Amino acid sequence: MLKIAPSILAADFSKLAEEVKCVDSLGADYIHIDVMDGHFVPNITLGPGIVKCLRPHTELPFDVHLMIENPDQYIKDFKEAGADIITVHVEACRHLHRTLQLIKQYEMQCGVVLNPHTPLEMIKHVLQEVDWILIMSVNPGFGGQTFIPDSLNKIATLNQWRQEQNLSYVIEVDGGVNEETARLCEEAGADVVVAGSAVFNAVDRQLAIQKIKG
Ligand SMILES: O=C(CO)[C@@H](O)[C@H](O)COP(=O)(O)O
Ligand SMILES: [Fe+2]
Repeated sequence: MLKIAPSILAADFSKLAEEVKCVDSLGADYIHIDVMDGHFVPNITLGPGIVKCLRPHTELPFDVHLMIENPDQYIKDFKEAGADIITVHVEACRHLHRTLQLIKQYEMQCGVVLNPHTPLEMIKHVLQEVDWILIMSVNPGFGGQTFIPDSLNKIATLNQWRQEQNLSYVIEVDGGVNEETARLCEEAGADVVVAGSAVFNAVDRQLAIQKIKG
């Protein structure tokens, strides 16, 4: 069964704590938090201050997806705010290996994210270092976009590499995930899917979560 990380980007920002508690009670496995800086992506969302305010409202792990330039500068702040997992974009890191080590030094799980146009070869040398690999199945910056099918090839290759090399990274997929695309991700070898609009905009959120998990 897939695990699900509802993205609070699609939640009602005027009542974020209730939104987090809602998906927690309905079967979410993680809370996915999209951090955007208006530079790496053309949108601005939230920072460590809001993460810290949400921390007392759930015991679910916070999966913090940093879509920001110079992520090293903020790793400590997100740790102090209560992050459990931090994923950084390979496209935003000048010294990816160093950034991953920094996340681990702060005793969080570390992950690397690839945009849809970025080849898997870019992360071949950090496969042993990462706890998570996040495959973007839309271009980052906004919720509610359509799943890019080519992402499935990347998931399948990562799954194959994981088996061949006896590695244990979690394969996560983000963008345009709904009941149908979740099944394709699962078949390709994904472990966790992020879902924003498919959960928070659903009439029946519990059913949406159940169906996405499979
Ligand atoms: O990181 C991002 C977008 O950049 C995602 O986490 C979105 O928030 C997913 O939203 P949906 O595509 O599920 O609506
Ligand atoms: Fe995300």
